[in-house]
Amino acid sequence: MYSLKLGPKSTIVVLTSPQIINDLLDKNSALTSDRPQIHFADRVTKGLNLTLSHYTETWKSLRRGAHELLTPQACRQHLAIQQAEATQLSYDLLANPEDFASSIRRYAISVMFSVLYGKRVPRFSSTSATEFYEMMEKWVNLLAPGAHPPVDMIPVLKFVPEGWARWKRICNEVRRLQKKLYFGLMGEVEGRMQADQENGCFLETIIKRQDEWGLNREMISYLGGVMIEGGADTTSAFLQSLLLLLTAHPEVQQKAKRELDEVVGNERMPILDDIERLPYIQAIILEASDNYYHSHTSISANYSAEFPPHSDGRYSCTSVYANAWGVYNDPEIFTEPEKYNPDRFLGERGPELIKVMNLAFGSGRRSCPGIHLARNAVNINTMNLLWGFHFGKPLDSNGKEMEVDTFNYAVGVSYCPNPFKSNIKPRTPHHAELIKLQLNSFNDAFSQFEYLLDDVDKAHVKELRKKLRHSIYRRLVPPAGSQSTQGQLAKPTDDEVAVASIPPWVNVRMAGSVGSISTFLVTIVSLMEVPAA
Ligand code: HEM
Repeated sequence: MYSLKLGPKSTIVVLTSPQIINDLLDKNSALTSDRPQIHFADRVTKGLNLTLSHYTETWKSLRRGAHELLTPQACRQHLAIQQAEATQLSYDLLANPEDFASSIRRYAISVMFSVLYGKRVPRFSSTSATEFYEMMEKWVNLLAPGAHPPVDMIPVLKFVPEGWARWKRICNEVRRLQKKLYFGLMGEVEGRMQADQENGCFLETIIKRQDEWGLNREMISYLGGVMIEGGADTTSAFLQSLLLLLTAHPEVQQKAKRELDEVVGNERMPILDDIERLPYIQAIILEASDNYYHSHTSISANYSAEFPPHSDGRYSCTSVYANAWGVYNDPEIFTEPEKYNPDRFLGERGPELIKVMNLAFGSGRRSCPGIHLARNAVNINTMNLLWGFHFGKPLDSNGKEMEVDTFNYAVGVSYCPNPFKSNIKPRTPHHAELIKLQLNSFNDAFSQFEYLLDDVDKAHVKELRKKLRHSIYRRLVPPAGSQSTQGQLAKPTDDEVAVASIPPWVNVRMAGSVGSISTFLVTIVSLMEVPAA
């Protein structure tokens, strides 16, 4: 723990010890949950951005709503769409392996839109996603350190007329874009509620319980918006980091696949509850969160605080930084911190290290309210990706494997690897087929979130499903004269089709006891719309 004095009025305290972070930011969070003044953020959001706003009564109301609706129990309600979208991601990796970064980003934003607004994003270029990313680019640039005059340090700059202050015009533009997007999405939810088309999304509940939490319309629309900001790029950056690490470490993949084969087997895709019995996969995830911080020079969280109190009862104004990067690079905590080594979490010191990893989601009252949703997403996808795919090193023009740089990250608000290549292949054709069968079984789960899609998205979804059914049909019923589908695949057994047809949140044992003939028939019926091959 050390401090920097910036002139007579301002002190920065940097914490690089898990114990001290816990003492000051968790146990004393009533004193350390404020945020420093960010003039641009206040100008754009009028104090309604949960992440950036001060520790006010408004912040508390917003936080209460977010917190209550994202408990582990509440998040289970969103599991069906999370699983469905995760299967869609696996399918997208089968169909367009080179485009994995866009597929992951689409996945992450679609889950956020579905959970928050009850409307999915079936294409990376869907209008809602495009509008969101356009707004985010301007928003992030506005907040980037050094991009605009330091109004917080020289408050008199606030009085510069708009014609001379470009940043004021940018603030107005970002505010306009945020209001258009966030109010627009909220209006859609209200419209759907009036049309009796509720699907249990976050905003429906917030709207119904707004009086209880003291929220007005503007607060609700911003709450939804801030949750997408907080959840979309973080989840996507984590998954891209994971893929980068897996590509660099085939030995880790091999060990993970052995564990998955023992616990899950090859006749169904993983379900969320499997994670409890997969300690090595859990360790891979923890170690990927750890590496997530290795790659950055910045410190992760920032708390403006009236802390510590002077002995005479006055408070000094202090910014407190929880230096997660420093913690994760401390060789006394993490031996050889630069190495990607999931086994460190399985040794004697594992439980102690696992506790430290909670820092990846922030500290105290400012910690991530989306942690349970995020963990579900990360768990499901890590299992799926390792179960279904091999991530090989990219090949050069001579077919020789090239190394990937696991420390090559973009510097920005969201810590994401710079574009990299991975040679993505399904583990076997059988795994690929099970992914398709499972995706086909999710049509109902998806359709609840497709009510408000525009015509282009609807057409895309229809085409994709047709292609999928066609591909499954060709496997079940090989073209006349061919040895089997593509000459390689054996006809699936009833059990294979049955298990794969059952939505994966259904307990596996239940799946086994459901009559395989009836589920096989369900699959066949769902394929009946397939046009003649
Ligand atoms: C792997 C995924 C995620 C990671 C690594 C992550 C990480 C974090 C961290 C470190 C913070 C604290 C930031 C700070 O102190 O400045 C935070 C805050 C936040 N996160 Fe997450 N997050 C993830 C997913 C999500 C999801 C899915 C949601 C929404 C459902 C979400 C919503 C938020 C919000 C609104 C805040 C601000 C909280 C406040 O200041 O009161 N995050 N997140």
